[in-house]
Amino acid sequence: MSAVLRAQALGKKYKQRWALRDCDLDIPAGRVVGLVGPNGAGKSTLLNLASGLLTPTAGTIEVCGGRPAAGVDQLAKVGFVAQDTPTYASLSVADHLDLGRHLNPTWDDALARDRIRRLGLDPKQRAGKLSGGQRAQLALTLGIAKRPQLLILDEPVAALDPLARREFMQDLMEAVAEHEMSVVLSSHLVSDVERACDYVIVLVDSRVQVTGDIEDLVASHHRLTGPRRDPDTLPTGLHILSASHTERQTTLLVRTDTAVHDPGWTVSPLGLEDIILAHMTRPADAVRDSRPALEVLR
Ligand SMILES: Nc1ncnc2c1ncn2[C@@H]1O[C@H](COP(=O)(O)OP(=O)(O)OP(=O)(O)O)[C@@H](O)[C@H]1O
Repeated sequence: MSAVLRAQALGKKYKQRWALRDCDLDIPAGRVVGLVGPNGAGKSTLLNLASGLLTPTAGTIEVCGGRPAAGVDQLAKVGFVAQDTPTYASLSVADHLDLGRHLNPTWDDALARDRIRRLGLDPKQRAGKLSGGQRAQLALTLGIAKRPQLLILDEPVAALDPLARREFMQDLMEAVAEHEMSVVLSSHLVSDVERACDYVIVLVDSRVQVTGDIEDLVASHHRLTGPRRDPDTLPTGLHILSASHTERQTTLLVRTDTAVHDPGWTVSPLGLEDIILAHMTRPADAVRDSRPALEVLR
């Protein structure tokens, strides 16, 4: 399947500081991709590069087969909802839909109006008078009704209460299923990523720590516990993300593409949250020295 987002040695520098560097990605179409990482990791920078709001300092990025924002056709392929869910404060909800219809050649007016009705938003209400969560829903409606090939959402649920967050993610998944759309969304909430996404990118300190199919990541990461072993007698062939020891016991979080047969270890599965946290806390040096981007091999 063709890539919906492809980056090669992509980097963005603000003055002397790299916000994103050495970023290689090849994301297949049709995925819902969760982009996670701590504050300041470079998530918005990557999403702004993908939407064409920023231009790279180094490397290249391609979305839906073209350079981001390069012309009308390319703009129509990508929907972008920025972190602060921008809307026009003095325009009404209905004005936003009219604007969407005029600006987007593939606009789905029935979808937009139906969604606004279901959300209970008053079409006459000005966006400036909506709550933060309602504004986020309006912005998502505009993004979905554009019927893009790729919808990019920068922390879309940050302003929503837990129930609205769940509904929002549910709506998003329905839209993906109905309209064959790819989605890249950033979030601090691993539970939302776990529920809605099938692919993940973990960014830490301006670098991609790990990327791949969530199913593959879960299948290839394990917790091993066994009698205490010295660090230099740890098994070879495993990629050790972390090792902790008590007087009697050693616990390893590992990634491996093959089964662990050593009867000295008790092997237990790791959830996505544990995997993400293990990669987030890996020292940056370990990432640079590891094999390419730790991409999960299929
Ligand atoms: N316009 C800018 N000028 C200078 N530095 C910037 C600018 N935008 C971002 N940065 C810096 O680039 C780095 C990455 O920022 P970015 O906003 O991409 O992170 P993020 O992962 O989206 O963070 P958060 O989760 O807090 O939204 C940070 O160190 C930030 O201070």
